[in-house]
Parts: sequence; structure tokens; C-alpha cells
Amino acid sequence: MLVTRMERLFESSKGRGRHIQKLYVVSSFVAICFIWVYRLTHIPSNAKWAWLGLFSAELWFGVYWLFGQALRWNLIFRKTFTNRLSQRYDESRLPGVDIFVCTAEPEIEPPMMVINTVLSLMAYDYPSHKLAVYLSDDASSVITFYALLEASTFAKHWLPFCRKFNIQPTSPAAYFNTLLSKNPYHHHNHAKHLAPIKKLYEDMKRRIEDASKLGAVPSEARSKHKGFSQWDSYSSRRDHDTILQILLHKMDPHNSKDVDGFVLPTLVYVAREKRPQYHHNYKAGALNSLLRVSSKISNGKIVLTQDCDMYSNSSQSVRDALCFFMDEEKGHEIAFVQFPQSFDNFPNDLYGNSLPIIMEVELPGADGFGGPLYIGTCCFHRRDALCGKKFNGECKIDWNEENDELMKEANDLHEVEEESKVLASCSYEQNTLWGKEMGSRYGCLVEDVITGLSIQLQGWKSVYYNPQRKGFLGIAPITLLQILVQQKRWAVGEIQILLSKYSPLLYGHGKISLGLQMGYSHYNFWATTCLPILYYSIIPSLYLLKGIPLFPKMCSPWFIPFAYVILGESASNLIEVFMVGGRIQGWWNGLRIWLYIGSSSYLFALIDIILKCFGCSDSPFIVTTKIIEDDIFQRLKKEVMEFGTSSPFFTVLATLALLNLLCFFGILKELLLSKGVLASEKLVLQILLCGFLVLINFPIYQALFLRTDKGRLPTDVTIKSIALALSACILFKLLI
Ligand SMILES: O=c1ccn([C@@H]2O[C@H](COP(=O)(O)OP(=O)(O)O[C@H]3O[C@H](CO)[C@@H](O)[C@H](O)[C@H]3O)[C@@H](O)[C@H]2O)c(=O)[nH]1
Ligand SMILES: [Mn+2]
Repeated sequence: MLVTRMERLFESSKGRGRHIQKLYVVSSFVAICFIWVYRLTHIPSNAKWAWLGLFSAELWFGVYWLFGQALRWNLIFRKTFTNRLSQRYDESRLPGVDIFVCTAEPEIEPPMMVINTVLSLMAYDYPSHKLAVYLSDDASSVITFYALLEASTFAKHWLPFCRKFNIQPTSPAAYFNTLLSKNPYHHHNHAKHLAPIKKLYEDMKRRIEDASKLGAVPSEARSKHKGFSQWDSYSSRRDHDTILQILLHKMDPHNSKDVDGFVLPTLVYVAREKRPQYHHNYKAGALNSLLRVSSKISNGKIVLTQDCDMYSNSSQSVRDALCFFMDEEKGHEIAFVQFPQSFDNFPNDLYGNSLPIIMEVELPGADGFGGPLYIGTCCFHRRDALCGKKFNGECKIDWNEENDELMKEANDLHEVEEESKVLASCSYEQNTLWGKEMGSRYGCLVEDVITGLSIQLQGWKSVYYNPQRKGFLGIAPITLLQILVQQKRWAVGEIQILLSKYSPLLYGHGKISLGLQMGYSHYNFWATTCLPILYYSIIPSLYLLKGIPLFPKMCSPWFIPFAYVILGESASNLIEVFMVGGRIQGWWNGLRIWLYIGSSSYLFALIDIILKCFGCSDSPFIVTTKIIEDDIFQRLKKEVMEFGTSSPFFTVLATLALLNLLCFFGILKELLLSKGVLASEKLVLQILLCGFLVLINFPIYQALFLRTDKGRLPTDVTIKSIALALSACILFKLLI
């Protein structure tokens, strides 16, 4: 009998230029070994300890660099065939998809933004009776509830509009924005439909924003929906019952269809119970409540987790994700499909390129080893894997299984609400495996990465899918301080993974591939890189003041490995930046932000972790603000860095910048006093390093001394950093 192989639902291809890349890695590693050898064989008597310190820094840089290369070894790119999916599975055979959106602070995550995200997700090109959207509101804000209620009404117009005109993106705000930049004739066809829907949107927006400003919902609206009564017994954000409301449901006879008579996706508002005596475990806790609540209401086999600031930019993403899960050959191994986190609120690359490199290079690299990381949002999960099921090789599931027995009759809806509330209560998780072996894992500030890792350790694979049209777009922090704070949170979380029972380096062997172990370690060790970075930015510059060389002379053969590594790394970073569509300026900015994160965020992360070991610190999850003040945005547009407040982060950065400036002036003076020519030959790399640090810190000198706008560094930071840098130089000159 002739067996024809079924056509695959997705295709994988390898990255270009991988042979050159491998050659580069090997040759660079040889050069790094030479550097180590040089350090060990040339220890000078006048700077023994400084020298050994440099050796340690270079040793650690080298090992750390190697971890990073694992993520560049074998890039994989995926392509899906949604047409084959539709041919093979008719609507009735597609699985239910539950979408979780998390929000936590309406002051910095405006309800309008949240409902735009929700609306964009409700409008997926997917059978609506199989879609359910859940909003978790950790602020239990009545305004957010009111906004969602408004959105549920607006959806009745918006979803048919999207369907009729094939609207992309399906977030109303983002869509209306794209119209501004496009040729109006292009939309002539639906111009007459556009005006009324835009008006509906603007009216809704006004009502919600008025309520936000007022801090209260108009009493007329309040009296119209029973859901509001749940706030009657409400005492505070940290102390209240579960608030849960099914706003749209296909079983609801009065309120389930859009204006064209089609069923709408299910829409549910959840504010889990909070009590002061129970830790709520931040976003991980929210997701687990949603996992349980949704299992009662819709129980979709696929779960999409989404941050409230990430709207859907492509209505095809659900079908794309299903091409992986439902692929006959490989689908049964895949636990989650991660899409990139992309942003559309950046007018330029002033704050560097670190995320694009992760999204365009490192995650495809992790995919090459079968395990892109779960990054919290834009990720489709197989529900049972997320809920802790182990992979057993024969997980071929029947996607088609109907869940309708969950809800037989409409008058059950209220009952279902009441039963679901119990699942979102504080005490429900006590003495269960939730947060330990089930659901999102607790106790780690990157709950996403540790959760993805634990799923992979259970034997599952994951996939990274980066389509041409971005699946999701969102908001990234756009002031320096926000970035540094976010990076500190991530670095603390990553080191928590290293120290946890999931540590890829310690316990990953045999469960995940070596490449993936190294890749995870690259992130896990983030915080520790502050030590070599700080050492390199301080010690060689200070030794300039004494004229003591710490690097080989230019004419020495040992100069070659240093030059090779420096030039090679710069070139390879530059190529990566160009590959992700950046410019040379972006590369330079990226280098700066890497340095700033390394010397401040990672330093404070490390201190936090050490304090934690002594039980003195508990780093909370600091939510990133999603709003930006206009004057800050104007400065960003002009590529002017934002400081504006005093913060220990800035004091560290300014001190380092000033220290290097002082050392640089010091050596300049020496050189000008003529005996320099001879000295400069011995000190060439050291002078270059110090000069580089001065050059890259230019925005800090400006912010300290030249700027007058509100984004400059405040005077107390200036005074503190001058005092610190000066005393460091003087003490060094006197004592060492
Ligand atoms: O107690 C909390 C705290 C946060 N959130 C939500 O978590 C999401 C992420 O928070 P955000 O402040 O935007 O953090 P980011 O650093 O931007 O988030 C990245 O990093 C997090 C881990 O640190 C991941 O959870 C996110 O998915 C990922 O986008 C937001 O939707 C928040 O509303 C909650 O629901 N409850
Ligand atoms: Mn975010």
C-alpha cells in the first residue's frame, strides 16, 4: 500500500552564514585562551593584585561569552501554512482558545490601553464561540471593570467592522492611528462605516477617561449592571473578596451576539481575592487564578498569556500557533509557541538594541536547541503542559473534544460565576501544587522564564515563531530609569532561577540539551557580569594615573589576541544590529545601555540577592509604567537621554563617568608634559579603554554640566558623584 506523507503544517529553516559564525566563535575562543595565558604568564610585581583581578574578569567574561555563543550557534526560523490547517480541520474541529490578559495598576496601565488590548484579541480571525478572553485585574479597579463593560458593548460593533473590512491591527486605537499616516483614498470604500465606529470609540473613550479622572463610575452606569454591586463590600486593593463577572457568554440569551447576529467571544472580568495575610505572588498568582477560573467557564485547550499593553497586531496569530500544536508529526511534543515581544512606542533607538537582539537572534538560537524561553506574553500554551502535565511521548490529543457540557443552560451562568469565585480565592492554593508543580511558578521575579524552563524540564519542547507581520505590539519602558529598574528585576529573577531547583546549569543535564543549558545560563548569570564590567571600568583607568600598564604593548605579539577579540566582537555586534534593521548609531547606543545596565542594574540586583540570602531584602515586582509625559517624549524624540530624578542608579553611573573623565585628563596632562610619547606606547590599550568610556559617557557629562531642561541630572547626584569620583582618584594616588 502506498502511504503518502501528510504535508506539514509548519516548516523550519536554518539561519544563513552559520558556518562563518562558527568559525568566528572558534577563532575568538582561541584568542580568549591566549589572553588567559598571557595573564597567567606575565604577572608584574608592581600590580600583582590588579593583574589577577583583570585575569578573573577576563576569565568570567570569556566563559560568559561562550554561554552567549550557544544562542548564536544554530538559529532556526519557522514558517506556518495556515491554509493547510483550514483545509484539514473545519471549524468544528478546532480547539478552544482561552486568552489571559493581566493588569495590575490603573494609574500606570490606563484602562483605555487595557481594553484596546482586549478588543484586539477578541477580534482574532477564529470561530468566536471557541474564543474566551479573561482580564485579570490585580488592582480590582472599578474603573477598569467599567471600561471592560464599555468594551463589551463596543465589541458588538467593532468585531463586525473588523470582519467586514479585514481590519489590521484590530486594536481600535492602533488602527485609527495607522489611518493618520495612510493615504485616505485607500479607505474610501469603508469611509462611510468608519466615521460612525470612530465616533462610538471616541464617545466610549471620553466616558472612560472622565471616569478615570473622577475616580468613580457615573451612577447611571452603575445602576445598569449588577456587576458593580460586587464593590459594595470592598475595602481595599489588598483586602477584598473575589470579584468575577462574565460579561459576554454564548449561553446568555440577552447579551451574546454582535450587531450582525454573530456570537461574540466569551469575556470575563476577574479580580482574585486578596488578603493581607496571603502573598499574592504577583503575575504568576494572577495567571494561576485565571487558569482555574477558565477551566470552569471555557476550558480551552490552548491558552494565550498576554500583558495588558501588548495588543494583537495580526488576526492570524491563533491559526499560526495552531499550525505548530496540530502538526501531525511534531505537534504532540510542543508545549508552547512563543511569539516575539515587539514594541511600537519607540521613536528611535536611543536606549539601544538589547531586546531586538534577543528577539531576532537569541530566541531563534534557543529554538535551534528545541527550547525558546517563555517570556510572559505573546505566548500560546498547551493548557495541560502549563498545568504541570509531564510529556510522555504519546500526548496526541483529540483537539475536537467538546466542552459544552461545562455549561448546559443559560441560567447556570450565575452559578458558574459563584463556583468560579471559589477557585480565585486566597486559600484555594493552600496545600496544593499550584505555583510549585502546576501553573506559573512562584517565588521568582521572572515567573515566565522559570515556568517555561520547568515545562521543558518535564520533557516538552517549545517553538519560536517570528512572522513577517508582527503578531503583537506593545509598550516598552522609555526612560533610562524605568529601563534600569526593569532590568534589575529581570536580573534578580534570573539569578533566582540559577539558585532554584530548576537551575539549568546544575540540574538541566540530561533533561534539556547542553546548548540550552548554556543559553539559559547566559541569562541566569546576567547579574554577575557587573563585577567584571565594574572592574574593567575602574581599575585600568585608575592605573593610568600611576602610569602602570595592565595590557600588552602594541608591538608585543600578545597585543594580537586582545585586538582580535575587541575588533571581532565589535564587528559581530555591529552585524547583528544591521541584521535586525538597526543603524550604526543604534549599535553605539546599545553598547552604552549594555554598559549602564551592567554597571548599575546588575550591581543592585547582585546586592539584592546577597541581602536576600541574609534575609534582609525582598524585591517586589515593580510594575513598569505605560504612560509617558509629553515633555519626556519630546526629549526622547530629540534623542536626549532622560534622567530627571535622583536615584542610586544614576549616582553609580555618574561616578563611573566622572572617574574616567578625571583619569583621562590625568593621562592627557602626563602626555602633554612630553615624557608621554614613551609612556603612551605601553599604555595604548588602557588609554583607548579610558577614552572609549569617556566618549560613550558623553550624555552623562551633558546631563551633569551642560543641560538645563527637566531631564538633566539633579544637583545632588552631581555633588555626590563628583565627591565620590574625586575621592576615589585621590585615595588611589595616595594609597596604592
Ligand atoms: O502583581 C502583578 C504585577 C504585574 N502584573 C502584570 O504583569 C505584566 C507585566 O508587567 P510589566 O510591569 O509590564 O513588566 P515587564 O518587565 O514589562 O514584563 C516582562 O517581564 C515580566 C517578568 O518580569 C513578564 O511577566 C512579562 O510578561 C514581560 O513582558 C503586566 O501586564 C502587569 O499588569 C500583574 O498582573 N500582577
Ligand atoms: Mn511590560
